[in-house]
Amino acid sequence: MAHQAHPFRSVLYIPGSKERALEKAQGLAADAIIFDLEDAVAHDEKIHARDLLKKTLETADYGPRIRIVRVNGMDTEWGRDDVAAFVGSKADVILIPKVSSAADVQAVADLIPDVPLWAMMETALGMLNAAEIAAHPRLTGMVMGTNDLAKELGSRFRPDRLALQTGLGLCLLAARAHGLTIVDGVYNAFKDEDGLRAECAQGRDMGFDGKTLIHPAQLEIANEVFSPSAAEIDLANRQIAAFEEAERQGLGVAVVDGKIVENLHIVTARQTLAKAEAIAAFRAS
Ligand SMILES: CC(C)(COP(=O)(O)OP(=O)(O)OC[C@H]1O[C@@H](n2cnc3c(N)ncnc32)[C@H](O)[C@@H]1OP(=O)(O)O)[C@@H](O)C(=O)NCCC(=O)NCCSC(=O)C[C@H](O)C(=O)O
Ligand SMILES: [Mg+2]
Repeated sequence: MAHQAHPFRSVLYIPGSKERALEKAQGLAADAIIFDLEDAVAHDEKIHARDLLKKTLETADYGPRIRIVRVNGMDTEWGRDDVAAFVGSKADVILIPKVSSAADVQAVADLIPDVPLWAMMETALGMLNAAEIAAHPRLTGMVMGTNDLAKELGSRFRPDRLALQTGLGLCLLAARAHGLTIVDGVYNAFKDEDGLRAECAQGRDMGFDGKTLIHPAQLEIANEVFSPSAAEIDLANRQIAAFEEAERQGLGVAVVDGKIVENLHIVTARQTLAKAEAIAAFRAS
C-alpha cells in the first residue's frame, strides 16, 4: 500500500499477546501501530500471540492507522511461520527485526509478495550497511531500534544520545537517499514527559518522521512535536507568497523575516504544508 502521504508522528508498539491493549488501540491517537511478535512477547507466548494477532487483524477496526506487524527474525523458530501467517492479511507492512544486510530483507521478501517491508535498524552491522538496506526495492520504511543498538555498542543512556548519533545519522541519510519513511526509537521512561518531549524534539530536528512509542501516555507529545506548528505553517505560506512575488519581479531570491528565501526553501515550505494537510486528512478520516 502507498503510505507516503500518511503521517508517522506516533507509531505505537503493542505486544501481540496483550488482548486488552490490542482492543484499546482501536481508539488511540496513533498514526500507526506496530503489532509486536518479537521482543515484547515471551517465548512460550509466541504461538498464542501470532494466532491472537491474526484473528484481531481480521475482526478489529483500526481505522486509518497503518497496521505494521513486527515478526520474529528468520533465524528463530517462529520467523518464517510469522510471515506466512500474514500473507493476504490486513497487515499494511511487515517489519523485520535486526536487519543487518539487504539479504535479510530479501529473505522476507521471498516469503510474502506485495506487502511493503520495513526494517528495524538496530545492529552495528545494520548501521554500516544502511545504504544497501535502504536501496532494497521492497523496503519502504525504517525504524530505529535504539535499545538493541545501545546494547550492541555497549553505550550508556544519555539524554543527548551521543553514542547513538552516528547510527541515527547513517540511517537517516540512507532513508532519505532512497525516499523511505524513517521513525526514531523508543523512549523507555514512559512516565517522564519532559524527557520524552526533549527526545522527540531532537529526532524531529534531525529529520525523523516520528517516534516509536511504548505507552498510550506518550502519544500526545509525539503527535504535537512532530506536527508542523502554527508558526511554521504561517512562515511556509509567507515564504511561498514572497518567493512568488519575487519571481514575478524577475528575481530569484526573496527575504522573509530577515532571511533569504530561495527555490530550495520553497521545497521545504511546500513539504511543511503537505505534512500539515496529511495530518488534517488523517484526523478527518
Ligand atoms: C510498559 C508497559 C508494560 C506498561 O504496561 P501497564 O503497566 O499495563 O500500563 P498501564 O497500566 O499504565 O496501562 C494503562 C492502559 O493502557 C493500556 N496500554 C498499555 N500499554 C499499551 C500499549 N503499548 N498499547 C495500547 N494500550 C496500552 C493498558 O492496557 C491499560 O488499558 P486499560 O485497561 O484500559 O486501563 C506496556 O505499556 C507495554 O507493554 N508497552 C509495550 C512494550 C513493547 O511493546 N515493547 C517492545 C517494543 S520496544 C523495542 O523493542 C524497540 C526496539 O526493538 C529496540 O531495540 O529499541
Ligand atoms: Mg530491538
